[in-house]
Amino acid sequence: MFIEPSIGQSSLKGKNGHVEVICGSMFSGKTEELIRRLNRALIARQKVEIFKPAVDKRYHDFDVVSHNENTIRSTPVQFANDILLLAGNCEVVGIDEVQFFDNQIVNVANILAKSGKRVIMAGLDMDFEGHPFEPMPQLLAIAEYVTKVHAICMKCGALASYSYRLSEGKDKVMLGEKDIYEARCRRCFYEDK
Ligand SMILES: Nc1ncnc2c1ncn2[C@@H]1O[C@H](COP(=O)(O)OP(=O)(O)O)[C@@H](O)[C@H]1O
Ligand SMILES: Cc1cn([C@H]2C[C@H](O)[C@@H](COP(=O)(O)O)O2)c(=O)[nH]c1=O
Ligand SMILES: [Zn+2]
Repeated sequence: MFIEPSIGQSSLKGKNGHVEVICGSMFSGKTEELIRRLNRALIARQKVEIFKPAVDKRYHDFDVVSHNENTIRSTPVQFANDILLLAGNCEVVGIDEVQFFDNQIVNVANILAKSGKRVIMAGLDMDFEGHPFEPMPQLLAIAEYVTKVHAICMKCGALASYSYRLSEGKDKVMLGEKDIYEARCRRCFYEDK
């Protein structure tokens, strides 16, 4: 269980800016964990702003929605820099599907954290080919706190870190659910590649 570094420490308000990254494969619980942390910040009466890339409208235009239908309100934005304009004077910034942002998101996360905000981002660390999903490697490097979560392999029941694409498409960005992807462990991922 991740222990929040800045809950209940009002004396640190604006002084404890930092970056948290939650990463893993599809279905590993990234969005659930993001929503859990954001809800706890809201319970602590902190001012929270939540963003997602405008491209991700699988479940809902505005909400961040997990695969098991936990939801939290968000603002869809097209470019990483839009977050700087919209974050205002909040204390906590949440960002889901962060792998879909341009590389400027690294700079944005650093600026927000430097200004005293807690920045919590969730995203896929690898694409369907098992390659690092830019800009996640850079975000993982600048984060103070990294949490890697795991799904369950749909072939063998082991822990899964890979997102196996069931369809033929080779585009890096292909939105989808269980119809197109399944979580797999390393062995089962490479067995069928
Ligand atoms: N193969 C799987 N392994 C684990 N959880 C799964 C799997 N398939 C579906 N789920 C569901 O997905 C939920 C996690 O959803 P979510 O937080 O949206 O994941 P992510 O954001 O990492 O894709 C789990 O609580 C579970 O209900
Ligand atoms: C592996 C992979 C995934 N995607 C897409 C598929 C989904 O729409 C999202 C990931 O959502 P989740 O909350 O992590 O389940 O990304 C993609 O476009 N390209 C890929 O290689
Ligand atoms: Zn497996």
